[in-house]
Amino acid sequence: MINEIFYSIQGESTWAGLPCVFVRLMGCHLRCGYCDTEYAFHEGKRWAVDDVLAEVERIGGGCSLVEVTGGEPLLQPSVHELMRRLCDAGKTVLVETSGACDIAACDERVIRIMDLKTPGSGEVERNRWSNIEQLTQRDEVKLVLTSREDYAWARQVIAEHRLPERVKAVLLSAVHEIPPGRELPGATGLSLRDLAAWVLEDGLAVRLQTQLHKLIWDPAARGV
Ligand SMILES: C[S@@+](CC[C@H](N)C(=O)[O-])C[C@H]1O[C@@H](n2cnc3c(N)ncnc32)[C@H](O)[C@@H]1O
Ligand SMILES: Nc1nc2[nH]cc(C(=O)O)c2c(=O)[nH]1
Ligand code: SF4
Ligand SMILES: [Mg+2]
Repeated sequence: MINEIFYSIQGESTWAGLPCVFVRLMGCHLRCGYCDTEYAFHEGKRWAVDDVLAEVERIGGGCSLVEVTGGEPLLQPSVHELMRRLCDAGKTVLVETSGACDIAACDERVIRIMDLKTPGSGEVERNRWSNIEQLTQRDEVKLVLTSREDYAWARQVIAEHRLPERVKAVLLSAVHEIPPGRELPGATGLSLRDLAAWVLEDGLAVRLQTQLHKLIWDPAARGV
């Protein structure tokens, strides 16, 4: 089931800034308190893989970068055929995953951007720690932080699993616009400026990132 397919500027990861076609799959079994894509939980329609490939070409023209996201893209078994066919078509394929599903099932050409869920997300128990062993130098790990406590947790996890040695990049992101009235256990909000100061103070081998698309367009906009 597909929620949306769109052509935009990649807003995150080491691929940020590049034109990219996004294929957003429907459904997620997590409920991160800050989730900016709740509309993907239940809205979607069935697409044949051939039709998705044709749509990627139609809207992206010659764009060679494709990201498969969601929702949680790895929940649907047919995502693997889709990603394999995109790789076969010569695309550079990124998958953005919560890390709550087994990432080993992905085609080896697929670049995995795996989010490690922090305590402030409300879904820290869902992290599938065995996925870390599967990561390679082509993959990236991302941590979306909601508070100083999340930062301290992230620093500990990064050191314990030697993440900077394991993957291409460890991305630290500050949560964007916590929706009012939403439960966010232990979270007090976090500014990029504070996060930058802490990273410099501790000399962490990480890459600070923002969501570029939310600077370019309305942060609440869909399909960008
Ligand atoms: C919508 S999720 C889809 C992929 C997958 N479910 C996951 O969580 O990685 C894509 C990315 O957006 C991040 N994200 C969602 N809401 C956010 C927010 N309010 N601020 C910053 N990042 C956010 C998630 O943490 C995740 O890394
Ligand atoms: N422009 C843009 N870049 C993105 N990178 C990761 C996204 C996601 O929702 O997974 C995303 C998104 O939704 N839009
Ligand atoms: S795992 Fe991703 S899509 Fe699911 S609730 Fe969390 S941020 Fe949203
Ligand atoms: Mg997004």
